[in-house]
Amino acid sequence: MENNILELRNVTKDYDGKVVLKGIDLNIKEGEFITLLGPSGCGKTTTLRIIAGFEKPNSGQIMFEGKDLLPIPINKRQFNTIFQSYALFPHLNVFDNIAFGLRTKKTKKDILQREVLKQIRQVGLEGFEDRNINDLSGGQKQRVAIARALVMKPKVLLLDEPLAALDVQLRQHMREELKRLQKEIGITFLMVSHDQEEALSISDRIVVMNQGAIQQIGTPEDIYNEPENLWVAKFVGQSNIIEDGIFVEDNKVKIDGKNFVCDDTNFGEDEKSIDIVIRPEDIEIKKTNTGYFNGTVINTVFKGVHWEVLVETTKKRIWKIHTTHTFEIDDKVSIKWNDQAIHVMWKEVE
Ligand SMILES: Nc1ncnc2c1ncn2[C@@H]1O[C@H](COP(=O)(O)OP(=O)(O)OP(=O)(O)O)[C@@H](O)[C@H]1O
Repeated sequence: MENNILELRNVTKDYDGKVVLKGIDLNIKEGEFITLLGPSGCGKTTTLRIIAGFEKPNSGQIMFEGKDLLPIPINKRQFNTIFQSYALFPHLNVFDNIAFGLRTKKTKKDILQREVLKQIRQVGLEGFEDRNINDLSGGQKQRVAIARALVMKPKVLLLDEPLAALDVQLRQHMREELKRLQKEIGITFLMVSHDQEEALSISDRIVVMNQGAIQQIGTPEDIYNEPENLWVAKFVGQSNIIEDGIFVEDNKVKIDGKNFVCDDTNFGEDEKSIDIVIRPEDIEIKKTNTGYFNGTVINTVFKGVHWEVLVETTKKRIWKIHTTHTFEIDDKVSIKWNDQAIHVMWKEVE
């Protein structure tokens, strides 16, 4: 995963004067699974459509394998797109849907047969060759869409919210399938998603976007454990945000009158224009007087794999904590964390 297959340089786009991309700089490596993640309207689909060739940017440059991509027409770009709606042909069966692209390229019959059957096997649709598209489940349609794209041997597969139409269970299963498939065939996948969990579980790297600008690029671990700003911390996962914390000096912050050791440096002494973020799963609930702050459990909600517990401390701060232990409302407890749980970031400037 060394070479950049795609390089976006200061790509901007506006629609009738409304800026939707403010200058996107992004390197996409050969063979990686990269996801554009952000809320609705942040410009992820526009970025994908510009790369695919459905839209033209107002300015900027895109390089594909070191050459200028923008003058190249859609049908000459070595990409395929999978849309949320799959866009399958309802009057054709599974085989003919997958074969469609090869037929338009006048591929020889024996090669076509071999390639289509190979893709059918790869996505696990053996035995469904003659099945009408309308008689398939959502997951099976998804597989046809993937096979139809892969049979054209694209160098980059563009996926626009490919799992959004599936129910929760199937979506989780297809996530694993997509990841497996991508590793197996080794081509670059560029996916658009607004679903944090999906992006975290499937991607080699994530590009977090908001309001037409990139907020952070990193591995799922980077994005989750080391959010670069408060916006990313809030958007990816849940957080306790301490808005009135103080950065005392390098490796020392103050929360509710107490000093704590942290990994962060270079914010300036007695700095107040910072926020401190602590993830709910990084806080431990302990017996009274054995943690940093004593408090009382004021709410508990079962979330499937953990409990979300709210503890109000004697300092009147409410902390959200994820734990696999059970607690009762009014339990007297104490809270604690490791030094690495503290993340300091500059306050957002409006
Ligand atoms: N053809 C168009 N004409 C005018 N405005 C557009 C057009 N396409 C997109 N936009 C606007 O550009 C902004 C970015 O849209 P885009 O589809 O890229 O966002 P997104 O992050 O993919 O969101 P979603 O997840 O809702 O698709 C939105 O405000 C959208 O309304």
